[in-house]
Amino acid sequence: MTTRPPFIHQWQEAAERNNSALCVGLDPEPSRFPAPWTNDPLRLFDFCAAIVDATADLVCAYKPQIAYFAALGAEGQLEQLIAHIRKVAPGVPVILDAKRGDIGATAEQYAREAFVRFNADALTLSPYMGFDSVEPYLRFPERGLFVLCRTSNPGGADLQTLPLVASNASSATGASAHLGDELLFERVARLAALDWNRHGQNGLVAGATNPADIERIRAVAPEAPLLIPGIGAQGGDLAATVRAARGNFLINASRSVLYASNGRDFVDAARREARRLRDAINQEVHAASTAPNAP
Ligand SMILES: O=C(O)c1cc(=O)[nH]c(=O)n1[C@@H]1O[C@H](COP(=O)(O)O)[C@@H](O)[C@H]1O
Repeated sequence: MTTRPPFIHQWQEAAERNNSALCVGLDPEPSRFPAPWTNDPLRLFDFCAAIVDATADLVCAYKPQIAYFAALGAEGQLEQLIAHIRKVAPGVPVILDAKRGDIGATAEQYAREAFVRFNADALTLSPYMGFDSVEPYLRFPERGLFVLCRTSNPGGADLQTLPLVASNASSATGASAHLGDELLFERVARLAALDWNRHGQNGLVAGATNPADIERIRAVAPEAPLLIPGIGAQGGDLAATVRAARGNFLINASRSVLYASNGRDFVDAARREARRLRDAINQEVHAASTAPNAP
């Protein structure tokens, strides 16, 4: 493992240098590659490297999704890609999207995979198994951790928006009591960003498809870094998201940038879309900060 500067510093410096809150997600899907690479699993690296080369001055982070590589037995190409990012965009941090979550002993291995094997600067994690499943990652205090809080997918509401209820054992009726209307994702926000955040390295994942819930997260965790997917292919509302998030966020876009064109011009099209989105985010940040009721 080579020593890396703290994720938070790298992210903030890249954001400032490139005037960007945009994170490009690297989710390579060979069936969507342009000819002659279409359906060729040996081209994951070439495709993603071309995207990185075209966007390195427009982003504050890259987020490779491990499943796209592992499903094809192509973790070697992921290692190659991270090495390439280090070379052509040395100040841009890599967030490995793996959404890990398991008992402590297994989590230790996942932490080694992310931070030693792949030498990622940050990782996405599931909070579902509780503190001891997150603790092994805290042993890498300079790396960032983004804990799933309110996810962007439709099924995110199946569990995450449930109100927490305490069973009141002392009650003669055995009735349950609501815990002040706290929702499950708000408890996750509080635990991950405050109670579990021993070294100040924890952030939260909050989807742009639910800006009202981002506002609720901010009420609990006003300072936490937010990784926000859901803009672009998933149809999230950029203006409402930026207003709700109130700074200290990265907005991820994967498919809308990677596959802006499926022709020979895919590199130019990806660059155009990344620049358009970076500028649109900046415009919304400006509009939010100059709105009459801005904080
Ligand atoms: O953790 C994530 O990155 C993530 C969380 C979430 O709630 N929703 C979500 O879409 N993601 C990831 O963000 C990316 C979104 O991709 P696009 O919809 O193509 O921009 C994918 O890699 C997802 O796995």
